[in-house]
Amino acid sequence: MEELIQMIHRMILESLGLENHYDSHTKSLVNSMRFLKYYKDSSDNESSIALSSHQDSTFISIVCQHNVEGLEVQTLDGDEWIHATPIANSFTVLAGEAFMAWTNGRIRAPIHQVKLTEPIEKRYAVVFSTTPSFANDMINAPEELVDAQNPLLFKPFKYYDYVNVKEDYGSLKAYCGALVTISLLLP
Ligand SMILES: O=C(O)CCC(=O)C(=O)O
Ligand SMILES: [Fe+2]
Repeated sequence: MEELIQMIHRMILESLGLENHYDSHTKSLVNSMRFLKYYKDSSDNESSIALSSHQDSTFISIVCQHNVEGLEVQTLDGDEWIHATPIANSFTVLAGEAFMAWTNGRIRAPIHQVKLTEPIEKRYAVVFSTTPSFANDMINAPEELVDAQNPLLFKPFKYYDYVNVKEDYGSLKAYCGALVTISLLLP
C-alpha cells in the first residue's frame, strides 16, 4: 500500500513538473491506516448520512469500500453528488487539504460524505492516508506553482496546528486563505 501511495504522490508531482521536489516531499510524509465501521438503524427506511460531508485534511486518502457502496463526492459547483461506486480490486483516491494547499489549488480536495441506503445496514471501509510528518509539518506551496496568474491561495501553515482547530474554522480557506486583491482599472 505504501508503494501505491508513493506512486500516486509521484504521479501528481510529475504532472505538475515538480520532480525535483519528489525526494524531500516523500521524506516528509507519514502513512496511516484507519478501519471504519458504519451502522444504519434498521428501523430507518430512508437513506441516512453515516459520515457527514467534509474535506479530508490529508495529502491523499485511499478508500477501500469492500464492495459496499456509500461514498459520494460532490461536484465542484456543489449541485450534485457522484456515487463512487465500488469496483472489485480497485480503490478510490481522494486528495485532501494538505495537497490542495501545497499545490496552490492545482489539486482540489473534494467534499465527500458517506450515505447508507436501503438495504445496507452495516458497512466497513479501510482508509490509507498520507499526512505531513510531525517533525516537518509546514505546508508551503513550492514557488514554481505561484506566479501572477496563480497567486498564493493559502498562507504557509503548520498542518497539525490546523488539524487541532479545523472544526472551529470549518475550512482551510477560513484558517489561512490568502487575500486575493483584485484591482479594477477604471477609465
Ligand atoms: O468510508 C468511506 O468510504 C470514506 C471515509 C472518509 O471519507 C473518511 O474517513 O474521511
Ligand atoms: Fe473523508
